[in-house]
Amino acid sequence: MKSKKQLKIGVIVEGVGWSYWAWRHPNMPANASESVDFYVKMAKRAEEGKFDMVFLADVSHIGPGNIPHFLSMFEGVTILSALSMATSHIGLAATIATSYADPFTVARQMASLDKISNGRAAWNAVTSNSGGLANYSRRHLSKEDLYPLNKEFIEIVEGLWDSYEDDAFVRDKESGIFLNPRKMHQLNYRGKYFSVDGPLNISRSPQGRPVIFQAGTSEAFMNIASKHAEGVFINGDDYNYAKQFSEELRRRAVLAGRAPEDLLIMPSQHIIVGRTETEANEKFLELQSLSPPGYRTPKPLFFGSAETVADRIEHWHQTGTMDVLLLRQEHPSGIDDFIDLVVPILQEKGIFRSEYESRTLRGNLGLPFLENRYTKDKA
Ligand SMILES: Cc1cc2nc3c(=O)[nH]c(=O)nc-3n(C[C@H](O)[C@H](O)[C@H](O)COP(=O)(O)O)c2cc1C
Repeated sequence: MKSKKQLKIGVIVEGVGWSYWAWRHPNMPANASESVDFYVKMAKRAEEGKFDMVFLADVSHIGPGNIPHFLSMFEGVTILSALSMATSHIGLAATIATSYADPFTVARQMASLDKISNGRAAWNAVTSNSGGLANYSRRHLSKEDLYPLNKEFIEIVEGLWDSYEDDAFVRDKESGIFLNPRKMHQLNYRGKYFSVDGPLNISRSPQGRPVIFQAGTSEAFMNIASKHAEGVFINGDDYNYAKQFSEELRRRAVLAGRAPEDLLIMPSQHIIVGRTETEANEKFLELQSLSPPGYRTPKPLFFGSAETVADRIEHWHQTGTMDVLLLRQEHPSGIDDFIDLVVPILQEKGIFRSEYESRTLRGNLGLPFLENRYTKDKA
């Protein structure tokens, strides 16, 4: 499917970087993964670049073999709450695994972040790896439980976000009426894994409710994501895989009664770009020099001069394989390079904005405002 929307861009902020060795670069603060100043700087820079969102990946279980970023990092909602006060337009997406959290708490945290940021929050509802079962007192569950549990979890969170109709709160001092109780709804969800009465004790945000993203690859994943996800984070290493996977997801979304353009395909890319191919190559070699001999990584798929990289982005976007480009940073100047060199070309091509269209994440991503389920059919 050819994309009808403009390209959207998110940046996966990963402190010291998505690699084992980038932290050794002289310009990379070695504590970036747990530096609020670093995160604020990145979010503000991304907002200057008119990016749609800061996206935070997460991990549920670590050991000494993980990349340095995962060894000592912020919890997502906490750092995004801080970023919401330092920014005004950029979206804020947190990964919280459904396998280990509690749906009432997640609904509450994400709705709070959504209101604190005036409608800029998104939740990436992954299952995460099964290693986390050992950290969260869930040893009684198996890997096979994770997607059925994911489905229940998301249904509950969506339901709780509709606890109040948009005009439920009267807050009229004269009459003394604070709430119209007929516009408050209990969920009464009874599932195999969770039992939640509701209602949630927070009203809806300017974007109705947070945007839902998901990430995974399996059949079970696709069945859930095609119904619930508004964006799917995919591995962008292989164009043919990305194309086929996104077509299949959209096919299933249509079968589920959704408009195909309401499910955004979001491949992540580590991009190395220079004014010229030679300059990009110098940056690549600089990164290579940080790893011990024998640890050689291939050049990224999106590599070279700004024109080359912009052309490749345009191709992925035009063929419906990249609705949202999720940038991964590794070189300390990676995001600056992208904003300074590639964004102006994308703007010239007419595929990326020069100004934000909206103050909400939903508005900027071109996603519909979701009516509250209790008022939807009344309209
Ligand atoms: C592109 C992509 C991104 C992912 N990001 C995360 C993440 O940030 N945190 C996490 O715990 N798991 C992440 N996962 C792992 C998934 O949650 C899931 O555990 C894994 O993909 C296995 O499910 P599957 O068989 O459906 O692929 C990611 C998976 C994919 C494919």
